[in-house]
Amino acid sequence: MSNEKKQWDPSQLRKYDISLEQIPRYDYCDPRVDEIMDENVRQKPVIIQNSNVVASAKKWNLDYLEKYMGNGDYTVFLSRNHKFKYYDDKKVAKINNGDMGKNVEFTQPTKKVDMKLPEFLKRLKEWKRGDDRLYLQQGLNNTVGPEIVRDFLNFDWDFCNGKQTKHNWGPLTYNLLLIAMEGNVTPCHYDEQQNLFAQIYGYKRCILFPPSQFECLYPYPVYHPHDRQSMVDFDRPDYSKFPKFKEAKGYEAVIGPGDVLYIPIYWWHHIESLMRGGHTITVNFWYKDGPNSSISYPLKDYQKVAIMRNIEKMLQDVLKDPREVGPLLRTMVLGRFT
Ligand SMILES: CC1(C)c2ccccc2-c2ccc(C[C@@H](CC(=O)O)C(=O)C(=O)O)cc21
Ligand SMILES: [Zn+2]
Repeated sequence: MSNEKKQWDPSQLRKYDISLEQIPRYDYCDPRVDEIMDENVRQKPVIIQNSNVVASAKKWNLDYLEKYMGNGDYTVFLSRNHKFKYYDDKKVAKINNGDMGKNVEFTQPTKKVDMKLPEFLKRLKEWKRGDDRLYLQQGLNNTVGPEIVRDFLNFDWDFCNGKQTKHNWGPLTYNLLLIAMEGNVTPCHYDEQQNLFAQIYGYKRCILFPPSQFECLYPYPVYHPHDRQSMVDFDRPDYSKFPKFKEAKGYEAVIGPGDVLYIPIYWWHHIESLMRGGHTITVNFWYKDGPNSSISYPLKDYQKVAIMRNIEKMLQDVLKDPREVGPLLRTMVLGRFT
């Protein structure tokens, strides 16, 4: 182990009652990276070290970003606590205009505001306990200044395109620039995209679970604005409502500048910016999944999650009232499919 100063301390990690195994780390040119990422064999998370994927963004500190990000409006989420729970605006709208019947209401856990970068940075610097926490999440698009565009174009696209081709991913859909306050948490959820998660500044602790642990993580119903999020509060798990959460077995890594974490499609991930670690800067690369060359049996766990999602959507469409979906599924299964 190199004797360089340890960049973080275990006391900066939040404490959870979850059994965790370390995610392997390899150099970008190590063949084991592609073996682990191989969709036909394992498709497991791996940390890719010393790649130059976002080397051109090494100089992205807050002063540089303030100087060159331009004066566009950026999407900032505000939260009363350390959790920033994803929610789907379109599903909130459907609930608010009564599509789900009148007995379903939803209170948004975070507020989404547009903010100029200087104001975001000012609030970050002046933040004190009791204030709303902030999380800037902005697609890297043409609203940013020419220097940032140049840095973006200088990402190591050969590396990313190489992974996209080798692992039969679909098109790149998004690059999100993420600037989080120390201690911010993105609670456990999965995305339907392959993700190269490139850490630029500061340290993030990532806890991942495979799609096979669907039963232990209790996702919200698909119609719910928190679709794809786990209902389990990791800070205070309710084991009476979510007994199988005790059996969850996760993978963990703390990533820092220059690390790229591969988050495979449908893999659950909980991401936190280390406490007392200052702000963090990340750029993620989301890719759609590739065309299934040919369906092979047995089906993969993530394909079964996709099937369950489709069944829920279909039942929701025909039953309308979400309260009828559970009873119908219970009637169909209990006592019949032992
Ligand atoms: C929490 C937040 C700001 C948010 C609020 C409302 C709607 C969407 C999102 C959203 C989407 C992605 C991330 C980045 C990352 C988690 C992380 O790095 O914190 C992650 O999950 C991924 O790269 O897949 C973070 C967010
Ligand atoms: Zn995610």
